[in-house]
Amino acid sequence: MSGPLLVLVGPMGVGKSTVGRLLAERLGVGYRDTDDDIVAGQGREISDIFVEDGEPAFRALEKDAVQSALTGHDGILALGGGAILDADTRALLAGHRVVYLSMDVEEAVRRTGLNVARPLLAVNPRKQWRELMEARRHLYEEVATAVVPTDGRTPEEVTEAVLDALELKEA
Ligand SMILES: Nc1ncnc2c1ncn2[C@@H]1O[C@H](COP(=O)(O)OP(=O)(O)O)[C@@H](O)[C@H]1O
Ligand SMILES: O=C(O)C1=C[C@@H](OP(=O)(O)O)[C@@H](O)[C@H](O)C1
Ligand SMILES: [Mg+2]
Repeated sequence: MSGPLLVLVGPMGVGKSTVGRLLAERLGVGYRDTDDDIVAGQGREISDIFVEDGEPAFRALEKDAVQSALTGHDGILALGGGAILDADTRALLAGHRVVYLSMDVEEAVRRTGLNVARPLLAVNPRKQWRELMEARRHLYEEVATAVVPTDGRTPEEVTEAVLDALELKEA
């Protein structure tokens, strides 16, 4: 398989970036995160891009960032939570090893709380979480080759579960 060893998808706050870094360390491979690529390329935080340019502009940048990372990176790749909203991006993910890190709404609210720099959860997080997951759950499931629940698990335990699920050996 060409491209990343593994792509992580799932809702914001589920631990894609945290677990992605741990997986990269454990496997002795590189780590890349499309949100970081966008921030570096734009010289602005994600929340500023949302406020200044709007979500559609962010999604266009994200689509390009995912496309480059899928061809230009061979380690662990974490996507932003909304990357799978784009049908072209979902098509590009076909043929890759994609792990959906999942959590229920209560765990999501506990983790992200009210103190979020995440523009999509600025008001009434629990209601927004429900709606967001209703809209996205089937898309995460569509692109995933494996699902790893994270509820009640530490990032280290999630990392182990991903390695077990994929039967990946450490370097
Ligand atoms: N398994 C976990 N249990 C509890 N907190 C977690 C877990 N994984 C990540 N976190 C915390 O949740 C927040 C979001 O994690 P992050 O890795 O940025 O998620 P994502 O990239 O999916 O948005 C961070 O503060 C992180 O420390
Ligand atoms: O779910 C989303 O739409 C988003 C998730 C964020 O990434 P994380 O999932 O890494 O938090 C970031 O890309 C942006 O705030 C939008
Ligand atoms: Mg992240």
